[in-house]
Amino acid sequence: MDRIAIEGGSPLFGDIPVSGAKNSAIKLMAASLLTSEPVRLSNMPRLADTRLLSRLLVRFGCVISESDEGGQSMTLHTPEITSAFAPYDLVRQMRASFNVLGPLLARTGHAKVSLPGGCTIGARPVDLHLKALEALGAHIDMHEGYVFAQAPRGLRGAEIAFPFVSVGATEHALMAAVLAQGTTVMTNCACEPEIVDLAECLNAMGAKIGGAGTTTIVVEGVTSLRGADWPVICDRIEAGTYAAAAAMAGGEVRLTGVRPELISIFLDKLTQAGCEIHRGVDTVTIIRKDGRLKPVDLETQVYPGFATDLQAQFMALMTLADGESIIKETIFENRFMHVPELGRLGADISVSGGEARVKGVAELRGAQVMATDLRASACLVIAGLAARGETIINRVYHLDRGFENLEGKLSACGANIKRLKGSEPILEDE
Ligand SMILES: CC(=O)N[C@H]1[C@@H](OP(=O)(O)OP(=O)(O)OC[C@H]2O[C@@H](n3ccc(=O)[nH]c3=O)[C@H](O)[C@@H]2O)O[C@H](CO)[C@@H](O)[C@@H]1O
Ligand SMILES: C=C(OP(=O)(O)O)C(=O)O
Repeated sequence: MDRIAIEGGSPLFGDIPVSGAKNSAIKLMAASLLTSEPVRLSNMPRLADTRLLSRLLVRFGCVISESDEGGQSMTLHTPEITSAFAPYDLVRQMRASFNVLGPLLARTGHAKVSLPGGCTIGARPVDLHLKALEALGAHIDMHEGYVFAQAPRGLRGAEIAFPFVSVGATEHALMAAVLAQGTTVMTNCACEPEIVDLAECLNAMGAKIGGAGTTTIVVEGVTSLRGADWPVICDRIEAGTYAAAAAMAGGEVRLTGVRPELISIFLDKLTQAGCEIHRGVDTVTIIRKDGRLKPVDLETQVYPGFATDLQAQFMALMTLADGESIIKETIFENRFMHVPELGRLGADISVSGGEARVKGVAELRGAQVMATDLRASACLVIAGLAARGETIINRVYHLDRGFENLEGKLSACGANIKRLKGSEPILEDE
């Protein structure tokens, strides 16, 4: 299994290009099932998650081709759905694979999709997804870990009032509603930029969606969708992660291909922590000069609040702040697994329920740590950049799910980071 080795202490100077968003790309790939025409996605990130979803979509009859001409792109073409079965082996590895259920059902009137199973950051049930599909007229049964969904006469528009905000359920209902007969009104929707990206792509395919990006989305069903050419929105989580890396290591880093307004709250927190931030049209520059960071409290919230997917990265930063910060996680019940790993590097953090108290220390020391989930892995990379000596991060397959060429992007800015392939010997701690 690959590991990442980081020799901490080098400041970062240079440009980091931000890739297309994983959390949009995988939903857009699923949405391509809704049409028999080709959908071309440009600004596609190359990730383990997009590769895995490709394997699943191919099973349904989707033909996929990739190209590097004029940037990375993927064309997905499903003239006919040849199978509407999503097996456990493929769905269990990536939760968002479950979102193929709605498009398969909308296009063919039936689907059998494995439940995605538990995940390390929380229980993550799919009850809201299933209730939304039922409201649209689907008949849902569950046996032996599989969802069997049927709508032989098609889905029909409905009122869907989400009891609480869910990104995945909002996207899932949206994808199912576009081909339903009549109008669907969804309230208490998530407003994440990736949902706007999905809705705009679907509109480019001929859907009639209004209100995406607000809490009420209205969908007028259409009988069919056409193909489209769509650029994947920039990855605001990747952008925030590199901004945090620059703040942690010090130096001056310019993020390119980014929409600064999508990480506004995160950048405000970096400013409070003592960084200098310059927002351009599609760039953000982070400058961190000498001196300790200041402690900053935060609470994760749905968009436009502080993203839960950036909580671990900001916590890494606060481990070196000059004082104590309180970090509250409100979206997932088990998203502090990076805490014991940061402890191995010398951080002083105590957790009580959904609240972590981070007492800044004067320095972190390199050690062996274990990546436990995608964003927790990024937090350990950030901590390793500032730790004295060598940090070895095990289980980096988590990182590969969502960060394209992370070592390359950081080492181009001067970080001393490398991937240890498979069986290279593990270096001893100091
Ligand atoms: C692939 C993708 O886009 N993943 C993102 C998506 O995950 P995901 O779509 O899974 O996140 P949700 O917004 O659905 O989850 C929010 C909360 O609702 C709960 N819940 C959700 C659905 C449901 O049917 N029942 C239920 O109880 C979840 O367990 C969680 O506690 O949004 C999260 C919140 O911004 C991000 O951290 C993830 O990176
Ligand atoms: C939690 C994440 O992804 P997923 O929902 O696919 O597990 C994430 O992107 O941080």
